[in-house]
Amino acid sequence: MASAVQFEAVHKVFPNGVRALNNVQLRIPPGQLTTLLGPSGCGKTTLLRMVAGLEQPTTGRIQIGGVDVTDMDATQRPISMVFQSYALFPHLNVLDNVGYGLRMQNLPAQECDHHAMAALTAVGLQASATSNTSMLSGGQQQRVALARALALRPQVLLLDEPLSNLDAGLRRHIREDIRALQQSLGLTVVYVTHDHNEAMAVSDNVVVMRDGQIMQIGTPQQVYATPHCEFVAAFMGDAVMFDAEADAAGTVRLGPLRVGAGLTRRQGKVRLVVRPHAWRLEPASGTGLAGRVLSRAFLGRNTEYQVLTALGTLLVLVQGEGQPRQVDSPVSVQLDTLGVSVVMPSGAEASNDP
Ligand SMILES: Nc1ncnc2c1ncn2[C@@H]1O[C@H](COP(=O)(O)OP(=O)(O)OP(=O)(O)O)[C@@H](O)[C@H]1O
Repeated sequence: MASAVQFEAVHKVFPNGVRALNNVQLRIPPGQLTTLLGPSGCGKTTLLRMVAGLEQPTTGRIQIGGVDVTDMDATQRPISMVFQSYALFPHLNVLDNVGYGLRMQNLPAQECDHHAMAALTAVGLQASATSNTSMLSGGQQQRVALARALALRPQVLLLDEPLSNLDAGLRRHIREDIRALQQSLGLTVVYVTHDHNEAMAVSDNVVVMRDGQIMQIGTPQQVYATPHCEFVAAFMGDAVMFDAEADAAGTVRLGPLRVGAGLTRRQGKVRLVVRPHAWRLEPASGTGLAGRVLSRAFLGRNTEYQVLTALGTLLVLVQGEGQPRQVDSPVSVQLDTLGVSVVMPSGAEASNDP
């Protein structure tokens, strides 16, 4: 299937010498939601703005729907972009804001209103068509901005940190609305965020970026459970990394613990990533890793322990209350395969493999 958006060897160096994108190769599939995820300054917005035609690559080519758009003006591209700031017109009512782009295309007024109303209905704001935009809540304004982008029926919808101006409660709500809309309309969406939880919650595909480079592309499950490198492992959630030893069967030895088999195809020294839920606490015994409970915090869905061991202080997440362990009590720590992975050490090259 043709990619909805394709980057071929794209580099961007700004006039001040900042290298914002470094040899980006990227294929964004149609009909799916792809997030660009990474820390501040990694080049996500520059990449998104390049799809929109708001930035030009220094070298490299960009295609949308199989058409080379590298030299195409922003206004000619089959995309719509929703900005963090919404950028609504305060002097226009909701319907006129949504229909604005259509009127700019010189469509007859009746047709503009028809498409604008359909887009407003899609975001659940049909009853607010004649409202003044400045009277709307932040969440409603974001929906109007979304409807305005949808009304143009773009091949690709670009969202730049769409939740950043909303409070925590609304964020989840709008995030779910965006995902439901994307799925029901089969939209191709490229979504920028620096929040790994948000990326995992909404995406079909996650593109993890660092310093202008793509570090890994995969489903949320892949980038979380089988990160390629330490950076991706740490960026996708709490994890502790250890030097460990792998044998020919792919079993990894960490102190007295064994995990695998088949965990890795590497043999010898490896870097082991352990998520907090991979540890298991058992009564003190001869097997496992000996530890002592330093603290316990009940968090509702989970209980978080800090456990002092010969490998250092471990953060252990137990579902629910589990079998409560008292502070200061001795425990035996075991390791499950789920939540454990083997990565390339820091400094090893980035990988674009899906
Ligand atoms: N117009 C510009 N001129 C010079 N440097 C720029 C320009 N725009 C962005 N940069 C730089 O390019 C790098 C990438 O910026 P970009 O905004 O793409 O990152 P980002 O990952 O979207 O970050 P954030 O999450 O903070 O928005 C940064 O170092 C930034 O300072």
